[in-house]
Amino acid sequence: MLSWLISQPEACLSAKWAQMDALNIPTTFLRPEIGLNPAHEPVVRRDLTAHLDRLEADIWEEVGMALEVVWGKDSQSWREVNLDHTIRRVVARAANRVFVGDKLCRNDDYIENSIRYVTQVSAVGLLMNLFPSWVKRFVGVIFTTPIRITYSRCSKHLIPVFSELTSMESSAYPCLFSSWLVTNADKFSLSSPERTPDYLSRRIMALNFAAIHTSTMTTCNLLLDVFSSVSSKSFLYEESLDSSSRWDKICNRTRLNQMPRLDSALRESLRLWGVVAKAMSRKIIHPDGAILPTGQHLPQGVTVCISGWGLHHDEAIYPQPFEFVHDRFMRTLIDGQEKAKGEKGASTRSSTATAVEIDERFVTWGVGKHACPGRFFAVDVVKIILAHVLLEYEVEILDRRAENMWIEYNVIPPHDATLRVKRRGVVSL
Ligand code: HEM
Repeated sequence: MLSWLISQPEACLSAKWAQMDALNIPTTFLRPEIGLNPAHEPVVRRDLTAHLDRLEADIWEEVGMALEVVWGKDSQSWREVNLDHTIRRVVARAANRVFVGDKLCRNDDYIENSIRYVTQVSAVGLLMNLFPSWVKRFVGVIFTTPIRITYSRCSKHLIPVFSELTSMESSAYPCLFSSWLVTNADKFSLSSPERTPDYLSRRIMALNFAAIHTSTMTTCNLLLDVFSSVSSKSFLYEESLDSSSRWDKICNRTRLNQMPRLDSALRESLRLWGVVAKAMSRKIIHPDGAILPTGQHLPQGVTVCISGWGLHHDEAIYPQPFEFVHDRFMRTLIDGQEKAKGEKGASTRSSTATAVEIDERFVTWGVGKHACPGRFFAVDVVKIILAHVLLEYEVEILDRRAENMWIEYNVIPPHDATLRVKRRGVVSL
């Protein structure tokens, strides 16, 4: 079924329309063009990924500063921190350091409203699905009022950034997402309104939407998994200490690539929880409908998907499928280089794929041409957060891992999950 889904052209089975429908994006993003003409996507796919090596140091710095704010600097006493609330702010700051720069990503009003915007778009998008199509048009106007208010609070900060960037002859910021959006405007044949600071600001909000929820949930899941087990915590702490003694305060691609334990733990947490239990949603848009590999005919308008949850918990593929096996995907490094793949390790070792790698047995990022283009960035942000936490904070081991919640087809870490943390007396970065 998965191979068949991947092979279908967009004109028959549309990923875009499945995404648009799931959260009523043409309405909730306030301007349909942002979803219909997603000019920010090639910028993620090409510019963001190509510049990651240079951005790693900025993300490292921002995560360190943001954690100090939300988890504190007190090395004398323990404090209980709400995971979702605090990590969401760290993720939002790290992502916006790359999207809009160091000044705005540290502006509390902008960050709080960006987080609010993302929450409102998801909530309103899901709520609207309770209504038939013809009613949606009317309720949409009412339900999107809070989103409009929140967007205007964000745009108050974003529009001046784009006004400055669009007035420049050439970019003074070669390593900033908002600057790439402006310089790429010609390539994507954007209409005049779409080149205005207002529309460009809306694209940043679309990126916040793609990045904040997903990366927050992924980090919370990983932290809950790691700090529910003494052996997982020591396994990763050893590697982080070793890495920091070799790299000191420098963070780049090579440093992150040389942390196979961290990479394996992240892939394992993504396998175990993912973010959505149904994967590869595609809407049948061809007027003749589609014929499934089973021979069944489905009409136009139906959305098909596969069960990511079922695949990731199939014992034949992943032994002990409901366990967090931190080294399940471990690669072996010799002198910092990856050893040839194919080497068999423990019986639970299913493959040596890295956290960003896509294959037909691991669908967290989707598979095929619509696979998440932001995954390279997302994986680095999550890894950098865990590395900072391990090196800078003592974290009390949890008695048991908090249960995730099912909301529709999403399986998410509980909003009230907490950790008890204390800043390390001597911080080794
Ligand atoms: C852990 C974090 C993330 C997860 C789990 C995730 C997951 C996904 C999934 C499952 C898809 C749909 C793939 C498909 O239908 O085949 C997707 C699409 C997408 N993601 Fe992510 N994502 C994450 C972070 C990000 C970030 C940080 C960005 C941007 C910087 C981003 C940008 C996008 C875009 C633009 C698409 C649409 C691609 C297309 O339709 O061609 N994502 N993501």
